[in-house]
Amino acid sequence: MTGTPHLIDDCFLHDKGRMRHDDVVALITSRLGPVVGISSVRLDNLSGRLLAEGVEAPRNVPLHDNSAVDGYAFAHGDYAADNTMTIGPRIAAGDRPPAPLAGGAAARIFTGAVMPPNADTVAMQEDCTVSDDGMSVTIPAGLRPGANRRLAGEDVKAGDRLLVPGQRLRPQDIAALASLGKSEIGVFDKLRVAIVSTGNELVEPGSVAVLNEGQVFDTNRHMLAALCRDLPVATTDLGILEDDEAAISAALSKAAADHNVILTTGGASRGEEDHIVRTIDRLGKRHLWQIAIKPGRPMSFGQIGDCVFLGLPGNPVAAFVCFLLYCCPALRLLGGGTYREPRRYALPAGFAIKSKKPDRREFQRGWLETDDKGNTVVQKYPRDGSGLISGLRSAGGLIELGEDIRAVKPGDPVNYIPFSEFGITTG
Ligand SMILES: Nc1nc2c(c(=O)[nH]1)N[C@H]1C(S)=C(S)[C@@H](COP(=O)(O)OP(=O)(O)OC[C@H]3O[C@@H](n4cnc5c(N)ncnc54)[C@H](O)[C@@H]3O)O[C@H]1N2
Ligand code: MOO
Repeated sequence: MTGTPHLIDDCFLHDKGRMRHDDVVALITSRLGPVVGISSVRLDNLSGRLLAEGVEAPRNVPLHDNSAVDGYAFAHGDYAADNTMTIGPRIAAGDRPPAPLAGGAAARIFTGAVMPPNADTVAMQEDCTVSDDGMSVTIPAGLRPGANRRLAGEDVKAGDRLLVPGQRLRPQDIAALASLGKSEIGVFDKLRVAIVSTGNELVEPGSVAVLNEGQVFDTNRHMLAALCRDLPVATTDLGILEDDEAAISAALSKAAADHNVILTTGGASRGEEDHIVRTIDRLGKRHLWQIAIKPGRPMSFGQIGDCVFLGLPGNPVAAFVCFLLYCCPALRLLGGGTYREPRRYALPAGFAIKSKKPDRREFQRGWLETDDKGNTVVQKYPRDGSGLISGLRSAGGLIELGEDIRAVKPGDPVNYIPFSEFGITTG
């Protein structure tokens, strides 16, 4: 039973009156900073974590000049006319730094072994001929000075600034830390994020064999948890909440007490069954609601005490797109990370849009294709519905159509943002 229908308070609101995408990003990036502590974490648990301290190289890597190949090390100045040299000491990787070579001698050397101080060039063993008595080696002609030698400090010089606070540690950064001899380092603690879906129609996948009419399986909670897995956050699954203001209110205030962030989906717009925004207004503060974008217009931001509230729309595509555009930067900044605007690639459209509403920014689902002339073009998923997970699955990224665009012709440049810009790897 519903009461007399009411006109919503901004039913004539044009997208001009909604906050623009760039302003929302500016607000998030200018206001949010770390809300988590710092702990020292060992190398084997550092992947994907956000660095809390800068790292400078205490010494050169590699520490000494060393050989890049198995072969014979010699001083290029001694390169004999017949290219035959006496075989000197044998130096393997891990051996103590060798003594200088005698004039006209070549050391038998192995990959990674320290070069004798007066040797600067290494001939590969496959190119050399050793005499029958094993006393001398003929080196191929034409080796340039310094061939096959790796210089001390050629990877990293002592004092080089390698890593900066806020940086997300990738496998190659962990390699760099290990190469400096670091076994642990200070990183920001994981942000505690609670995820909840709201809606009477939602059913947990696996809990029933067949859906009743009007029911849908809860997709968003699982999609959001998977999106969070690529971020340095620890998630709590709060399950599905019914459209009941008291239940939503109780669950959100409890979650706010021991989480840094609450992520909800659904109930974000203005139907009388949409309780999320009203609940935030009552429990805390709502800072932003309604953005001039598609999909994702009813995205809301707020806080309950010290807990940040990010309210995503219920339509799965809108929830996914808003997560990338707004939750990713917010979670990263709150967790101690830095923000980088996703890179846009202006490429010709392989599609047409006859008419697009002005004053709002659209984020369509798309992918790159090669046209019959061999040019890379952006293709758009043909249907726009905000419930079509198929569009997200077909896509490799988002097509960004700015507020001023009113139509797109094939060949017009459009901005393409690959999903990898948000940390989602290709399938
Ligand atoms: N009068 C208005 N109606 C709507 C507006 C509006 O501004 N005024 N906005 C529309 C837009 S845009 C969107 S997006 C949706 C978002 O609304 P809600 O956040 O309130 O979402 P719901 O109404 O709860 O659900 C929308 C749609 O998505 C399905 N859904 C919800 N949660 C899940 C989930 N966890 N997994 C899978 N599917 C989910 C739900 O069943 C609905 O079909 O509102 C428009 N309406
Ligand atoms: O955000 Mo809604 O999905 O635009 O329809």
